[in-house]
Amino acid sequence: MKPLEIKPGIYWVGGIDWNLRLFHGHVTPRGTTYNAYLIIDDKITLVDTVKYYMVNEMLDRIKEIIDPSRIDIVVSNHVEMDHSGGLPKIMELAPNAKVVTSPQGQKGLKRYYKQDNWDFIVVKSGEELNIGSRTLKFVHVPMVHWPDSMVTYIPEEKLLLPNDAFGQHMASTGRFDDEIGWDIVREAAAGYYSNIVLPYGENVLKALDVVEQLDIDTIAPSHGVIWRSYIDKILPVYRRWASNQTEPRALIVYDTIWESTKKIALTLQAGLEEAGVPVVVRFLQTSHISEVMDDLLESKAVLIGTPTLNNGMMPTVSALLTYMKGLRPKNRLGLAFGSYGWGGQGAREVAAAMQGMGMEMPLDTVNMLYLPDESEMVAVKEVGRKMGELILNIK
Ligand SMILES: Cc1cc2nc3c(=O)[nH]c(=O)nc-3n(C[C@H](O)[C@H](O)[C@H](O)COP(=O)(O)O)c2cc1C
Repeated sequence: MKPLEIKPGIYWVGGIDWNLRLFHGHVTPRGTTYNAYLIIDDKITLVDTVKYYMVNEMLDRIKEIIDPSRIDIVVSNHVEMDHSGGLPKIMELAPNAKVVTSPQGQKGLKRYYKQDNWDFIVVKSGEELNIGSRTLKFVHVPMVHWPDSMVTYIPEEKLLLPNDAFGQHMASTGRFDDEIGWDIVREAAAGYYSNIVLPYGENVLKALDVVEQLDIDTIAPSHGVIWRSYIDKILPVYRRWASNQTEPRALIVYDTIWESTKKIALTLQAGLEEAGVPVVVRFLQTSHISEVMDDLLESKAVLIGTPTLNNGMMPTVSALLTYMKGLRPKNRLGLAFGSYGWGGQGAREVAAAMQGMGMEMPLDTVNMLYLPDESEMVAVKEVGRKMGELILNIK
């Protein structure tokens, strides 16, 4: 396994997880990488490690450069096990190495790995550590996306090691953004943002304020490719996502048993499109809830449909709403719709859940008895068209 020298004396020594398809509940069609970085200086420093089953891959790369027992410092920017999973092995091979982490990081690492003999250097936000010809500057970025989250900046190299921020779940042979292309990297970064970082927009904005003051030519995150050519593009996009700025687009998501709800969904789509609004339609039996979040990231409106099943909504819709609630999208327009046979609670429950998330619901819930007839469909299409007009006016 070859390491890759990303700057003179600084190597990517991570692992490539080509076959990962699910990462804590969201789909990863492109797999992922766990990025660790080895810095050769007076104090040999490893920044982050990899998931436990990639440890040997990381060690093979490190061994191409140095004997791992020579590592003096391991920086743990983030406790989560996809970045700390290799720490016990490194500490076994380099028992005198010091673990540099935030106070919350130390707490988390102790809880996960039950190691009392690791020698910690606990750093405050803004603290610096000289490792020879380079300085490591640590900035805490709490809740981007755990309380312990920290970034490491190396001013002499104009290099930011921000851990999960700016990450993308994407396995690739190229390690740099321009080897993949902006559109693909942006899409992968959006998928990562919408499923992991979205709830923490306010903290991301604070972190961006700090990052934008730094002299940076390379951002090397802990997942996916390293940013060197598209930094000027991704920073404003991150700011847009963090501010919940959207495009005048609509997302329709539904489940159905006998296709009445599907018919309503497609009729709403026709109305929205008539108003000039682009629409994505997702069927929850074939689309994963995390793919729905990818679409929601830049969509002004979301329309969610369910039949009534046993006095409530369908479990697929309930799972989506639970997931969406946790990810806390803001500044969205919402509409609930569905079909029912006698009680009709399903669509009403969806409307209540969307309201509970703070969505603006300007139009009445569309709840139709069994299969709507032609005149009812005309009314449904009109609802879609009105929603479209609201989306375009509100932009
Ligand atoms: C297993 C089952 C349970 C149902 N339970 C309810 C119910 O509790 N209340 C209700 O109003 N309709 C209930 N219905 C009727 C459906 O809501 C109705 O058939 C609706 O039109 C289905 O929409 P769809 O065609 O989009 O699947 C139930 C239907 C099925 C198949």
